[in-house]
Amino acid sequence: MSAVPARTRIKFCGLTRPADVRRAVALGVDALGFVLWPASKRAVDVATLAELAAEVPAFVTRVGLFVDAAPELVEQCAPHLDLLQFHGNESPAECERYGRAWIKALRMRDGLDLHREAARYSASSALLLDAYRPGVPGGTGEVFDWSRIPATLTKPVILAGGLTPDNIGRAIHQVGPHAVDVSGGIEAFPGGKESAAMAAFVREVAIANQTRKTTG
Ligand SMILES: O=C(O)c1ccccc1N[C@@H]1O[C@H](COP(=O)(O)O)[C@@H](O)[C@H]1O
Repeated sequence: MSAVPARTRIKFCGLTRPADVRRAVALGVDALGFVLWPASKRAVDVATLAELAAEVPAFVTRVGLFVDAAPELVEQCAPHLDLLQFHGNESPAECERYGRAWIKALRMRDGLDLHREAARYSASSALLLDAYRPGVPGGTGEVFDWSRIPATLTKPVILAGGLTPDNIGRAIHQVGPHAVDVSGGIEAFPGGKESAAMAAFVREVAIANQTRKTTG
């Protein structure tokens, strides 16, 4: 990353309940993610997405997570979303075809060249970096080696993968990402967030934001 951002932003992902959405908004979370991949334990359908999205006020970003989705599904969901998150093997052209802002999730398999991927997905708003487990597109709850993220990467980085209230401070100090994305680390059960864990995560990010050096 060219400069450390003034503050690392927060995305909570895998929300399925209106009460969790309201709680996240009240805590000041920047972005809320909804999983539109039907095989996920956190999946929501279009009707539920509409219900959850209606709880989100202006200036909080509604993110739809897709895994190699049929274009018809993305089109159906798009009116309820501000940002598309592509978490499968979508090509740059497939990400761009909707004319909407989008981010690309990259799973950190061995040998992945992030500079090359950043050039390939140059039209993305950011790259989301997640742990790699063969056969699983994401949401593994696993951490990857953060030292693999080059400091010279010019795309904004959203750090994901196994983040929790316990490790998020270290992650922000080490990586200085544009944003962090958490799902399993604040859950009571898949799709159900735990109120105290949500608050603890937000608190730890605020502490890290105050205590780290910024250059930007
Ligand atoms: O959450 C899911 O079920 C999921 C399914 C398919 C792709 C991505 C998924 N989740 C995303 O994975 C990262 C990391 O999650 P975690 O914090 O390690 O549980 C995050 O962006 C989730 O939203």
